[in-house]
Amino acid sequence: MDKAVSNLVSKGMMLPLMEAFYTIQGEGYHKGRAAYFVRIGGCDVGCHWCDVKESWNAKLHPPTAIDQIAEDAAHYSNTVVVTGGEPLMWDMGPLTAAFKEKGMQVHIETSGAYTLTGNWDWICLSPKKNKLPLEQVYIEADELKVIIYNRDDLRFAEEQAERVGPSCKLFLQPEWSKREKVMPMIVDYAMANPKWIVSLQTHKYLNIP
Ligand SMILES: C[S@@+](CC[C@H](N)C(=O)[O-])C[C@H]1O[C@@H](n2cnc3c(N)ncnc32)[C@H](O)[C@@H]1O
Ligand SMILES: Nc1nc2[nH]cc(C(=O)O)c2c(=O)[nH]1
Ligand code: SF4
Ligand SMILES: [Mg+2]
Repeated sequence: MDKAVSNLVSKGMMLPLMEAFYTIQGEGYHKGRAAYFVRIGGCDVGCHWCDVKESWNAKLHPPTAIDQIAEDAAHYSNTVVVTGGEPLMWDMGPLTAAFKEKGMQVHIETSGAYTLTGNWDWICLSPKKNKLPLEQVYIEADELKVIIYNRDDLRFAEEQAERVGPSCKLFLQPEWSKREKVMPMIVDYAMANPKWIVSLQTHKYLNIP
């Protein structure tokens, strides 16, 4: 990569952009709400069931100017969801400032494994056992969304719930390939422990991005 470009990327003025699309937030608290999604490349958390492994290698995704990303987003929606990949691998300060300048509501989907940068209206924290969130992200999270692949993930979910603030919403979301197996377990668990809310990847049922 050009030295000037890699310098801009290191400052968060350009970011490896995998894709951007206008859709319906399929998951969690804002499920059903129209939003523009910005998927930033790069992730080293390594979830074996990750549904966007193509995002992992940042080098495959073109460094894109944040002003361009924000301008495109504002044409579609007042709400933007920044996801990845793991967006917090990059400095999110300039990108979120560009969205805020346009008066947008700015949400993030994150594993919380990297320093929290940026100015967010909504933080969805989806913690992963193999690279746990940093303390600051637990404190700031508006929503905790734990992916359930097997029974031990329910134990992990309780452990993670103890680390977030008192107003943080709590979600259990089936891992997609295991949904038939884990859904009954999640349903029973949410009925016995009603602080937990079931989250489905509704966009996959709707066949939308
Ligand atoms: C692809 S990740 C990108 C953002 C960030 N790296 C993270 O993990 O939160 C977006 C959301 O999809 C969830 N997810 C990824 N693969 C999934 C799968 N196979 N089944 C259910 N949820 C999944 C993640 O846990 C996260 O909440
Ligand atoms: N519709 C839709 N909703 C989503 N919520 C979180 C997503 C993500 O990949 O971060 C996602 C996604 O990829 N599509
Ligand atoms: S942290 Fe997110 S993007 Fe990274 S591997 Fe896990 S689910 Fe995929
Ligand atoms: Mg997704």
